[in-house]
Amino acid sequence: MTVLDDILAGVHADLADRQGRTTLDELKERAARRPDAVDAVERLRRVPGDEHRGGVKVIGEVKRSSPSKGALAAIGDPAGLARDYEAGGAAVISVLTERRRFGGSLEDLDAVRAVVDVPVLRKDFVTTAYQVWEARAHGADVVLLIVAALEQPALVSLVERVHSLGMTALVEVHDAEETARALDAGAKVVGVNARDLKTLHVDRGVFATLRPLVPEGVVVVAESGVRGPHDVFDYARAGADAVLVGEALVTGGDPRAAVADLVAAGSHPSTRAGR
Ligand SMILES: O=P(O)(O)OC[C@@H](O)[C@@H](O)c1c[nH]c2ccccc12
Repeated sequence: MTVLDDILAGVHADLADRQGRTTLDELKERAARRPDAVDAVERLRRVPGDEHRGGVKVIGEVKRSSPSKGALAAIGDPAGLARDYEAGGAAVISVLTERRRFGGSLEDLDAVRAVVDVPVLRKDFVTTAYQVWEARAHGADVVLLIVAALEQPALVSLVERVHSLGMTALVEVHDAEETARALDAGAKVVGVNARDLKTLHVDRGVFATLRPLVPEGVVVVAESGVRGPHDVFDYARAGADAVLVGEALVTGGDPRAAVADLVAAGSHPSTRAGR
């Protein structure tokens, strides 16, 4: 059994509990009362040469724990952290909602949604339409879909579901085959995870290998393992539109300044040749 299988088993047990408490119809009613989702694709796209949109975008993640490192940060005030990310220049805020391994919750998503204007990403192990509706009901604009966790027909139908609700799917891949599957499924935003979810091993070089497989027009996010500005700089030069950063931001001292430093690194003129 891989780490991913183990995580999915826990996610499905928790999901069954929530499905026992809240019906799909109730979620749909809550979703209908939400303001429309914001189009995150254009917020994440890097437009080289454009004074305002030329830099690599930063997605700041609210992350309490991880399967690889255990507890990372207490995060007593997820909304305050998200506000700091936004003030530092984050284009999107990611909120982990997986409980058992990442210490997250839909309450965290609610708290963040209530205080930020930028698009919010629900980061979880989404394998059912119910979870997509949950994301929308809690105000998410973006939903993570992990190719390694899904058979192709399920991936295709979940991408469609996310898009039909006005949200954006961030479709996560770790190898060439998964990248082809993400594109076949209609992904407009592909996330290259440096961490292999089956082993938790991090390899930042995966991004440069997979980047050329993604056609122009599709936004590419580099996920995981960003330790600081130099990694953003490297990903920028390798052609990333955006980076997704959790651990380095929750364990550093000043999240607002930390995000601002990453944004600055990703806007450096020498990174413009990347695309
Ligand atoms: O904390 P890091 O190394 O900056 O990584 C953030 C993010 O990429 C990571 O949390 C992540 C990427 N894909 C995931 C899928 C599920 C849960 C978590 C993740």
